[in-house]
Amino acid sequence: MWMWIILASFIAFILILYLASPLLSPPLVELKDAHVLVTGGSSGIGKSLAILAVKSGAKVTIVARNKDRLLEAQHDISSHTNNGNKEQVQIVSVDLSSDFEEVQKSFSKAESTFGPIQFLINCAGTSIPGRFEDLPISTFQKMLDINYMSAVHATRAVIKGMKSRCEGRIVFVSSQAGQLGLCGFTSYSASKFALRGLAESLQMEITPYNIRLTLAFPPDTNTPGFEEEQKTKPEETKLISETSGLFSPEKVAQTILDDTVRGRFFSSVGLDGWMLSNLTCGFSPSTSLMEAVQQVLFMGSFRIVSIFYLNHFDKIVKECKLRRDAELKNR
Ligand SMILES: NC(=O)C1=CN([C@@H]2O[C@H](COP(=O)(O)OP(=O)(O)OC[C@H]3O[C@@H](n4cnc5c(N)ncnc54)[C@H](OP(=O)(O)O)[C@@H]3O)[C@@H](O)[C@H]2O)C=CC1
Ligand SMILES: CCCCCCCCCCCCCCCC(=O)[C@@H](N)CO
Repeated sequence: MWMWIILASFIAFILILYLASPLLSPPLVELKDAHVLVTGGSSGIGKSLAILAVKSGAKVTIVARNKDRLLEAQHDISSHTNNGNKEQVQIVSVDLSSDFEEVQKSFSKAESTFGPIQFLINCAGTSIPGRFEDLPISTFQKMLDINYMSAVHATRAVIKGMKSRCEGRIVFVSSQAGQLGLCGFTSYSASKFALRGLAESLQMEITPYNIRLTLAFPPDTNTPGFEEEQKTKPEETKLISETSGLFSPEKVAQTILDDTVRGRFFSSVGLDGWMLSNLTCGFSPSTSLMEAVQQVLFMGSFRIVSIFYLNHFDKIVKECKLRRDAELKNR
């Protein structure tokens, strides 16, 4: 009898939390007529994000370096606008990783046509996998410049405006490799972990200004960038990252955009993504009561799960090493 009462109270408690959660979460924001700037919007996840944003009626600026790919993407994205409005998408060609002044100038130009940037989605990035000793030293700098400094530059270019208007949403696209380190990603993972330090610190600074950050941790996603990275990925890196599956850019983009509109700090995709976000939540801001309860309930048990995963990953790395050794011997 008591068992049933305890169980029923527990279920009622979770239900109340679930129902109360939206009341305690940040308010939803409208994409319709907003100016959304997507870095890396000419390809992959960024392009899918841009398509979803125009479908919701937003004015979208896509930013990347290669002009031809930008023009092609502008054409594709425009075809998804609700009223066939070709004026809803503009392109900006700039290298985000190097010169802040250039970035600032190009963003001002984008704002002069579409109005103040209300959503900044930092998606430009790339991955160069390889074993630590095989990667040129310059790669470590390059990863930080492209994956981390690009986000710093773009965010600096919009933050003053957002603060003065007391509105805005900023997204950093990290990766599951920004939640755990895995072999073959020494330079890439470090640049994606860096985004988390930036996001947590900045969120605390800008919460009083009603600006929300979303930090997204996608798994492997089927994009041109992913195809490129597969060409040089060590065998063990492939085997380990395959664990959490391969997702479509549309699915990943939809999740990121939903979480952004809801003002969620963490954005993850899939079951492994959900487990990882609970396990690695650390001192990150909690953006819904339900999320906080899940973290408290599951963190400990997911740590046990992660120890089994780690053991499995170590085995993969060891087997690949033994295979390589044997191949060398037979030569
Ligand atoms: N695909 C995946 O498996 C996963 C990807 N991610 C992350 O998601 C993001 C997007 O990945 P994905 O869609 O695969 O990438 P893609 O390679 O398909 O697209 C990358 C985009 O970023 C732009 N870009 C790259 N460098 C710069 C730069 N210096 N300045 C301006 N624009 C730049 C590219 O255009 P251009 O080259 O013309 O400049 C392109 O538009 C990346 O940050 C990636 O790390 C995270 C987890 C998984
Ligand atoms: C509770 C424990 C759960 C553990 C689950 C562990 C799953 C680990 C998988 C790591 C996948 C890394 C993908 C990186 C994708 C990426 O960023 C590149 N493809 C970029 O191009």
